[in-house]
Amino acid sequence: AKISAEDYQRVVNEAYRMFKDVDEGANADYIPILATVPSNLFGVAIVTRDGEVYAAGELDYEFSIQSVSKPFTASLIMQQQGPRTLREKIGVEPTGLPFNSKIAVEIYEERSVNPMVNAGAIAAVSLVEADSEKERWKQVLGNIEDYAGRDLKVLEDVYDSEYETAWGNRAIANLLFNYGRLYSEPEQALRVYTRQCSIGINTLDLAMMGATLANEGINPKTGKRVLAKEHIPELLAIMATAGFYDESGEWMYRAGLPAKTGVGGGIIAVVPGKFAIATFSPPLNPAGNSVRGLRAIGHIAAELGVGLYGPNAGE
Ligand SMILES: NC(=O)CC[C@H](N)C(=O)O
Repeated sequence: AKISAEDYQRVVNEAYRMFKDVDEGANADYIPILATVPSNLFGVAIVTRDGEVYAAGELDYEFSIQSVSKPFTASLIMQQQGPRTLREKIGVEPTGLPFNSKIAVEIYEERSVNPMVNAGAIAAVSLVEADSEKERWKQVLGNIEDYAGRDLKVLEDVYDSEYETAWGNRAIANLLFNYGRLYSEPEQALRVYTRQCSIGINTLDLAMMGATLANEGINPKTGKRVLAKEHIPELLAIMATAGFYDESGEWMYRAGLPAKTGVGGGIIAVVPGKFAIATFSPPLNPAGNSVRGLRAIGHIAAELGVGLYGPNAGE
């Protein structure tokens, strides 16, 4: 049955009300500035493939997109070079290991493993077809702006805070380069990747980005095609298997939807062909996934019965 406007708004309000006072988890602090974002902020939004918006809570606050950017740069690689190149030059296998794992780079033959974790995402940035760092960045930003349907800016204080402390990601970039699995100069890839993660977005932007995937690659607000329809299934498959890192199995069990999280507190989940759900709430669980966000989306998916394999329990 078609989901009514009343149903959408009801579940969004409900999810906001049910989880806003949950106080488990903690802001990421390995990027020092993320610890200073107010932990109580909580936004929930649905955007349908027709661009209808249903939302509750904090919708305007701009936070750093972090790893929620990863599927979108993977999309850029698919669009430029096709899904086969993405599979061959990065990989599509979930690691079962934390998002910043260096061990994964050592133990798996693909090295970069998949574009939803740091290694694969840094490799994706290095694969963007560009002759200069400036051009590489322009394409990465432009693509994410196309998904959001508006101009975006880097949160420079987030960029500085992360780049100054990016020793782990620098190690990953250098390891990949060592194994011939990074396709640009490593420090350049690291900088562009870190800038990508520092892009400021709000809850509604995230929902619009997800809705573009739900709408088979066309942004519902601008009407612009961002990704060819035929690449959507592969992109959503990577999100389903690795979007929650080493908690992706737990997540699919809970909600049954392709999704992507970030340590800034954002999450996007996609109901293919229908709508996207986005949340923002900074406190994370130990896997780096937003506690209120994952509960809210689990609840909404269960209430609307939209899990890909049939209605999930949501918990
Ligand atoms: N999981 C995340 O959101 C990680 C992104 C962050 N920029 C990092 O590289 O550590």
